[in-house]
Amino acid sequence: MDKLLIRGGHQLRGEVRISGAKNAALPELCAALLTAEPVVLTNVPRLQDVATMLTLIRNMGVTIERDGEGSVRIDSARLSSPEAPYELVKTMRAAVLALGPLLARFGEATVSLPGGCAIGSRPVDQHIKGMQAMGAEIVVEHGYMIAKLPKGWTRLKGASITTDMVTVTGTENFLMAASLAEGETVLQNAAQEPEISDLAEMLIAMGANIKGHGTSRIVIQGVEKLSGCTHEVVADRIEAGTFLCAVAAAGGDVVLRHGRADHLAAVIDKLRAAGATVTAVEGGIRVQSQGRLTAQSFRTTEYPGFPTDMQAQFMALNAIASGSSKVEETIFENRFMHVNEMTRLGANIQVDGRLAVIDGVEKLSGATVMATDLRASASLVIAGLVAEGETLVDRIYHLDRGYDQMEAKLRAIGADIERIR
Ligand SMILES: CC(=O)N[C@H]1[C@@H](OP(=O)(O)OP(=O)(O)OC[C@H]2O[C@@H](n3ccc(=O)[nH]c3=O)[C@H](O)[C@@H]2O)O[C@H](CO)[C@@H](O)[C@@H]1O
Ligand SMILES: C=C(OP(=O)(O)O)C(=O)O
Repeated sequence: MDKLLIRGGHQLRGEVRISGAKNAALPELCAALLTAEPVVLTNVPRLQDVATMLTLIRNMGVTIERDGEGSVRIDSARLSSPEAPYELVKTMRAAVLALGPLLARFGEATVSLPGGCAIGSRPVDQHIKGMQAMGAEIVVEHGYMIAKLPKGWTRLKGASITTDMVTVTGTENFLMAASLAEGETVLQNAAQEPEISDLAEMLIAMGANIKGHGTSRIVIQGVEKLSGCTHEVVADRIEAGTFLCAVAAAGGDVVLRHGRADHLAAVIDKLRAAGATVTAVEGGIRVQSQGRLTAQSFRTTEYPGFPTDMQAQFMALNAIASGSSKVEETIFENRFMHVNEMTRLGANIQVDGRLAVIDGVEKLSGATVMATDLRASASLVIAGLVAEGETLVDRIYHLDRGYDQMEAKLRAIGADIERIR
């Protein structure tokens, strides 16, 4: 199992190119299943979840061509097996995004239930309820959602869907399914993340009729057929946010090429309040940081609030900042798995339910720590960059799920970090 060895204490200087967003590329690969015409996605990040998604759709009978430059051509004209098996879904929950497109285009889908994961129970009841509202018949048997259209139906029917909570992949599944449904679908309480808007723009380029994406009310007029398109995956705001926190914590001056400051307002506000200088520059974001920062309290919420996917990374920064801070996690019930590992590095953090209280310490000291989930891994890398001595981050397959060459990018800006195989 690969590990990362980090020798802390180096400032970060130079430029990093931010990759396409994992959380946009995954639904967009599934959106390519909505048409028999070829779809070309550009700026697709090279990371494990994308590889898993490509395996998933290839196993369905889809032809994939990758050019090594971030471009992927997907041809699902001969898709023969509308199934997402447990073996793949268990390693990548986003496989549930196949449900909407398969049902909409083929009238049937068999998709494994994802089950819980390290950060929480993460049910998919809202996905099921939404598809049922559009007429799908769904039974859950042997760990699978087996979905089909009622007898005599050729398409899903538009519906009014109000989810009990804001769900990102739920909204994406409904957007894709509704694009090919008969009539109008109205999504209330829809997620507003930039990845939703990016998916909607792709669907519109395929011929879908969507209005209101980027707001909590999205209206979709279904069309009979979608066509192929070429679409560039939006920049990964969480990768950019991770590098912002890394530079702010370690000190230095870095430009994040392709980074979108407009997608990171909540994180950037906190970084500025902490004492870092963050500026939107032509084609990217510049971050400068010197000396000890001031700890910042925050609470995770849906976009445009502070993202849960940035909570662990900002906590690493708070751990060595001056003062104490409170971090409340409102999205996932178990997303503090990094705390015990940071404590091994010398951080002073107390957790009570969904609240963590962090007393900033002057320094962390390197140790062996274990990654427990994707963003926890990133937070331990940031902690390792500022810790004295050597930090060994174990189980980085979690990190590889969602970051495109993180250690190479960090090394290029001056970090002392290497992968141990
Ligand atoms: C591939 C992808 O885009 N993943 C992101 C997506 O995950 P994902 O789409 O899985 O997360 P959701 O937005 O659906 O989850 C939000 C909350 O709703 C709950 N819920 C959700 C659906 C459902 O049917 N029932 C239910 O109870 C979840 O357990 C969670 O507590 O949004 C999360 C919240 O921003 C991010 O952390 C993930 O990085
Ligand atoms: C939780 C995340 O991803 P996923 O929904 O794929 O588990 C994440 O990207 O931080």
